[in-house]
Amino acid sequence: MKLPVQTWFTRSTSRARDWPIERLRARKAGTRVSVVLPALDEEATVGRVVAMVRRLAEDTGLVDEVVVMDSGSTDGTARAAAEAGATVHHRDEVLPEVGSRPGKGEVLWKSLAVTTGDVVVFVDADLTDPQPQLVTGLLGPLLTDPGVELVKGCYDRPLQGAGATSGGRVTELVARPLISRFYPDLAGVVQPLAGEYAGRRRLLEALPFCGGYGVEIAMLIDTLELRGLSAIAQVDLGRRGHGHQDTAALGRMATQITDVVHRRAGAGPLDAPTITQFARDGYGRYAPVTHVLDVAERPPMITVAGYGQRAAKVS
Ligand SMILES: O=c1ccn([C@@H]2O[C@H](COP(=O)(O)OP(=O)(O)O)[C@@H](O)[C@H]2O)c(=O)[nH]1
Ligand SMILES: O=C(O)[C@@H](COP(=O)(O)O)O[C@H]1O[C@H](CO)[C@@H](O)[C@H](O)[C@H]1O
Repeated sequence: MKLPVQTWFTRSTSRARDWPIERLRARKAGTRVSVVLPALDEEATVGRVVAMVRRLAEDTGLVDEVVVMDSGSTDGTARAAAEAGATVHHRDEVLPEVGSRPGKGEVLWKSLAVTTGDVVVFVDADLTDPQPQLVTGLLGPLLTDPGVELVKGCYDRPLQGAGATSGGRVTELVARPLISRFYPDLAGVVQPLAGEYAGRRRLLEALPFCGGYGVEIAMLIDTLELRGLSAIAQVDLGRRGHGHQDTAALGRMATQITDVVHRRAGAGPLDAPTITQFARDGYGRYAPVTHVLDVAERPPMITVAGYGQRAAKVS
């Protein structure tokens, strides 16, 4: 790492245990906190994640609302989330005038239109061992340092069911090499793709949101460009278990990440990225399948008419 990045790393990396609840309560004052879970067919896990956040809210008052953004689930995700105490919004019901697109980035973007927090904490809905320090750790830098606008979680990544091999495969094989090459100022971010992170609304609403799995890497790069490295912090949250996608699905995720970085760096094409993968057909022969991936961007939420009306209603 370059010296300024090393300096940032030392100054801006903390651990969840550095942010005890009492310290955060003393600093929260009037800051509203929303916790948002994007969810696509996560009925097996979403209830436990919501319940953890609800308990934290009730025990400490550190969280003001828990919202699950349903990304088009066909299973019992919405019911499980509501039963556990979340407010559930289906993507089609939020800003219906702009339509709905598939993918994670879309529901994260739309969550800004239905939440009221000054700080928004994003937590994936497929966590297998959700702990409250996920949320309190991410809140730490935001509640104590007005210069921080985005806090990324970082953690160990066991690849569950695969012995000693580590998870974070797209991170290690794609995102980190691309960051080293194109955005070395971000080389100190331990988990650039982490699905657990928190941001100030004033930052989030000023950023475009990429569709699909490009959303996190784009947010990191755009925050760097808009606010500088000093506006980014990270918190060591210990260890994180989550559901794993298969290698082909991660190949498609990696294609989205690659496309976003190349675009941001001015090196990539502007048409939708594609990837050709291979499966065996019914005769045992390889059959190429070409996927066209949607990384189309949504504009900064602050520029969306319906959002302005909502903001006027909330304030
Ligand atoms: O189109 C999608 C794909 C994913 N997700 C959610 O985004 C989070 C992370 O996605 P996923 O679990 O697919 O990624 P993985 O962790 O398996 O790499 C999970 O809460 C998903 O339910 C979503 O809301 N919409
Ligand atoms: O980091 C990665 O390589 C991918 C896939 O992780 P695994 O190899 O399944 O542990 O996970 C990233 O993307 C997911 C979807 O947005 C997030 O849930 C993870 O937090 C993120 O690290």
